Amino acid sequence: MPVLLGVNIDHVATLRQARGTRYPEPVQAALIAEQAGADGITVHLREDRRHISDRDVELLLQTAQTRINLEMAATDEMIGIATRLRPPHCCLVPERRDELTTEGGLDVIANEARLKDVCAQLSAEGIQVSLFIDAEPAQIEAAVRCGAPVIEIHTGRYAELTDPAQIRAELRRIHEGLDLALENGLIVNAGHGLHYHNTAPIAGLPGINELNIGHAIVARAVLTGLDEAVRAMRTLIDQAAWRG
Ligand SMILES: CC(=O)[C@@H](O)[C@H](O)COP(=O)(O)O
Ligand SMILES: NCC(=O)COP(=O)(O)O
Repeated sequence: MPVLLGVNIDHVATLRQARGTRYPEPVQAALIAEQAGADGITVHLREDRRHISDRDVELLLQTAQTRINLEMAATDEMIGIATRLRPPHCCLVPERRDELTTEGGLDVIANEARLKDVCAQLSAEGIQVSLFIDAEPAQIEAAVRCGAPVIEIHTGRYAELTDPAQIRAELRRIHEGLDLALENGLIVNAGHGLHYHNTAPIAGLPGINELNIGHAIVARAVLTGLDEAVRAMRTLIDQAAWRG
């Protein structure tokens, strides 16, 4: 089975928000990603709206050719937005306002009653719910009890490690978590911090359904697109320049 690729376009919006411009447009980025082979588009609507906005989510839902995976905290505000917009997929993630990026998986055990309720509410709207969790057996078992059909295994710790033995150990832990989740009938995605040098071992784990990757793809696009972007500006200036 091919592993699906969800392209996270948060950081296209980060670039836009850095200047308050109308570009780059996440909708355009989504269409390019889809044409290049993305199976889905992932966006994280953060409570502080630091990158993706409500307007982006609405437009993406109207324009995406594939499917939108909305990442969000399990807050009343976000649940209101999700039940109104009804994205096909919704991934519940932990969120701290002052974090640079997501720092770990949800503590499903500590928030089981609430998450069970949220899973039921979103599922009733026809949304496929996923819980973003670490590859911890107890968290996986709690996710099963919550009734979420999907989990996304947090690969952030794996991505941060530099020692080969520790990387192998973390990969083993993710593999064991994946197996446990599959035995329990879950669909298993993975993501966070994956890039061009660390994705292959995760993509090679048998049974992984989808990888969600964003920062590394957008970062690479900035560099691979730079040559064309400079040439276009060079041409524009040369054509406009006054020749006395
Ligand atoms: C939940 C997760 O792993 C990330 O996709 C998350 O969306 C990262 O948030 P930022 O894009 O704001 O770094
Ligand atoms: N859920 C992970 C995701 O969407 C992308 O994370 P990253 O590649 O931007 O770290």
